[in-house]
Amino acid sequence: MRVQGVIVSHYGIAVEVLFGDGARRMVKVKRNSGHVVGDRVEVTGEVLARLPRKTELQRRDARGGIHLVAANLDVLGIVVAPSSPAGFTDRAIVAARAAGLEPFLVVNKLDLPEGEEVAGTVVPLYRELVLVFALSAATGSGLEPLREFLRNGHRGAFVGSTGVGKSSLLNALVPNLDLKVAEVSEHKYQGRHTTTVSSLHALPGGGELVDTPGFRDFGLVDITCEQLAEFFPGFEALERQGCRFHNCRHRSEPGCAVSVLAASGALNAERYRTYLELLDEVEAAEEAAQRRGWKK
Ligand SMILES: Nc1nc2c(ncn2[C@@H]2O[C@H](COP(=O)(O)OP(=O)(O)OP(=O)(O)O)[C@@H](O)[C@H]2O)c(=O)[nH]1
Ligand SMILES: [Zn+2]
Repeated sequence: MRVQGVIVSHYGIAVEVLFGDGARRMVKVKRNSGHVVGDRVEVTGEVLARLPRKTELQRRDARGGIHLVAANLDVLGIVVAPSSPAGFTDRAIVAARAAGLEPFLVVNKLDLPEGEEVAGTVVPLYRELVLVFALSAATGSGLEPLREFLRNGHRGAFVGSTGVGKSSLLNALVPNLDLKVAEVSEHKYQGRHTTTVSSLHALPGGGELVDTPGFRDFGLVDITCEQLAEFFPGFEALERQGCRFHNCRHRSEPGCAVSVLAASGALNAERYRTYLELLDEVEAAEEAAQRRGWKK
């Protein structure tokens, strides 16, 4: 008999499938079988057939390898805190949009004075572009609007640099989760090999969150310069005002509307710098892909 379900946990050599009637079962898979949490599957005995994906969320590791993080998410929460590196949010917004996910921003650690300071600069910069939630995972203040948003049937994950509070946030949102936080999590990367487990958790009242150990950053995977300009936060309106050349890359081309705005200060200078960095990266990746193509 064939039954449809969703992969809710991945243990490397087995996955846990949740079926429509609420039943759960472990099914063996080959290592690197390509299944990820969020995949819809059709189970026949011990055989898994994966159904087509709506979205794929990928990350790039330190060596440049690409890994699938989760399938069929529709939103991505970008978590920032006082320690967040410059440019992180803009890069994450582009990556989320390119993958077909709606990005939203979580400004965490609002209970700290430095947290409030970060919120003071970040919130005005993003609130017209994406949904922004300023909160404290530690005290729980400001969590309700985020719960309310997720409750509307969204399935998401959090990304953020180390220490911004992704695990703390999941613990605050998912009852009985008990993810390890901070000091303890350091040990995961020392000594013996531990299998990383990602899981999909249903939230009380609606919505789902995936916890994705090690998901801190992504390289921009396979996007074009045109997509970069289309998805880059703050360029949405600028693009329509029109540059002289339709294929303008908004670097220093004559008649570029974006570089004029950047020079006048109407476009945030740090954000424009981030765009130029990403543009260099995307161009380098395109050239590398082209060279590989010629060799074939
Ligand atoms: N003051 C304050 N501290 C917080 C808050 N959220 C998390 N922290 C602390 O920040 C530190 C890092 O939190 P984690 O939840 O482990 O951060 P993470 O993003 O999961 O970190 P990695 O696992 O390294 O990627 C811990 O000491 C937390 O207790 C908050 O809202 N306020
Ligand atoms: Zn331009």
